[in-house]
Amino acid sequence: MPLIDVRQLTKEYVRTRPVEGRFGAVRTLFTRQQVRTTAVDHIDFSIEQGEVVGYLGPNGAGKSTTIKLLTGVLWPTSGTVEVAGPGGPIVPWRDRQRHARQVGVVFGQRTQLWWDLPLVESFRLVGAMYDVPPDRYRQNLARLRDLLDLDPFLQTPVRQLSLGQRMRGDLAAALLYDPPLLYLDEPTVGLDVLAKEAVRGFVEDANRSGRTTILLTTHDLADVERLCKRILLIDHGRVLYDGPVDGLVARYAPYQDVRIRLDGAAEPAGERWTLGGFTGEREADGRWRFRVRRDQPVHHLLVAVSDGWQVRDLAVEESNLESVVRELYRERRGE
Ligand SMILES: Nc1ncnc2c1ncn2[C@@H]1O[C@H](COP(=O)(O)OP(=O)(O)OP(=O)(O)O)[C@@H](O)[C@H]1O
Repeated sequence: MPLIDVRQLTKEYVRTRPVEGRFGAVRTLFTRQQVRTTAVDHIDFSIEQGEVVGYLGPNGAGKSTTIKLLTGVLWPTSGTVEVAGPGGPIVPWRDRQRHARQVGVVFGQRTQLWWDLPLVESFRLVGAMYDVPPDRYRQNLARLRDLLDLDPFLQTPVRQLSLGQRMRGDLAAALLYDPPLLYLDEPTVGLDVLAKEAVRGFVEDANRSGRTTILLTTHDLADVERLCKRILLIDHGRVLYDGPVDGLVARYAPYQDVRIRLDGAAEPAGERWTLGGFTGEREADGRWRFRVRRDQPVHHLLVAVSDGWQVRDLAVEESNLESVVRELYRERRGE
C-alpha cells in the first residue's frame, strides 16, 4: 500500500452572499443566496514512502484546501484519504490523534509555535504532546540544533524571531517526534536567498535515504527543481499533470527557442521570416525568435542563418520548468 492514498477527494465550500438588486439590502434580511466553490474536485493520487512531491498550481487552484484535507483539518464533501500507519490505514479527519503522530506540518505563512515562549520551551511542549521518549528527544533536538543552526536563538521568544529563524524553528518542531510524513505549505515564502538554501538543504536531509516522505506546495519553482522528482500540478481543483519534472517540460513545451540578433543593415523585411524551413517572428527587442520542435533538425536553421546573414548573437534556449509553468498558467487564465 502507498503511504498516502487519495481517491476522488472533493471539497465544496458553501457560503452565503448578499442578493444584489433593487431590493437587495432588504432581501438579504430574509434570503440567503448560497455560493458554492468546488475547491478540490474528485482528485486521485497516491504517494509512496520516500517520495518528495511538489504540489503546484496557480493562486486559488486548491492546494491549501488539499493540504487541510490531508492533515485532517477539514472534512471532505466526498472521497477518501488513507495514510498507512501502525495498526492499519488512517483517515486523517476521523483518526486525528493517530494521524497527528504520523505527520509533521509546516506553514510558511503562520507558525505552529507558542508565540510568547522561548523556542526551546515550544520544543519541550511538542516533545511532551507527542510522548517522545527522553533519549529520543535529546538525540533529535541535538541533530536539529546542529542541522538548522538553532543555538543562537534557542532561548528567544518566538515573537522576536526573524522569519527565517522562525521557519527553522517550525521545521525542527515538525520533525522532533520523527513523523514519517511531512507537509510543507510554502516553506520558503518570504525568505532571503540564504535562508531558502538552508530550508532546502534541510528538506533534502530529512528525505535522505527515504526517511521522511514530503509533500511540498510552493510558488518558487527553484524549490521544486532542487527537491522534487515528481510534480502534481492542479488547477480549478483538478489534477492537470502527475509525473516527473522532465515529463512536464517535454509534454507542455516540446520545443526550443532559437533567438537570433542580426548584425548590419540587412534585415529581412516585415515581422515574419522564413528560413531553412522554419518561420521566425521579430520580438520587441529586435531579435528573431524561431520556435523549433525538439524532433526537428535545428541545425538546418543554424546553417541557413550563418550562410546568408551576419549574426551578432544566437542562442538556443531550452524551456525550463519556470517557462512551462508560466505558459500553462497564462493559458488557463486565457491571456
Ligand atoms: N473557507 C473558504 N470558503 C469559501 N471558499 C474558499 C475557502 N477557502 C478557499 N476557498 C476557495 O477555494 C478555492 C481554492 O482555494 P485554496 O486556498 O485551496 O487555493 P490555493 O491553491 O492554496 O491558492 P494560493 O496559491 O493562492 O494559496 C479558491 O477559489 C478559494 O477562493
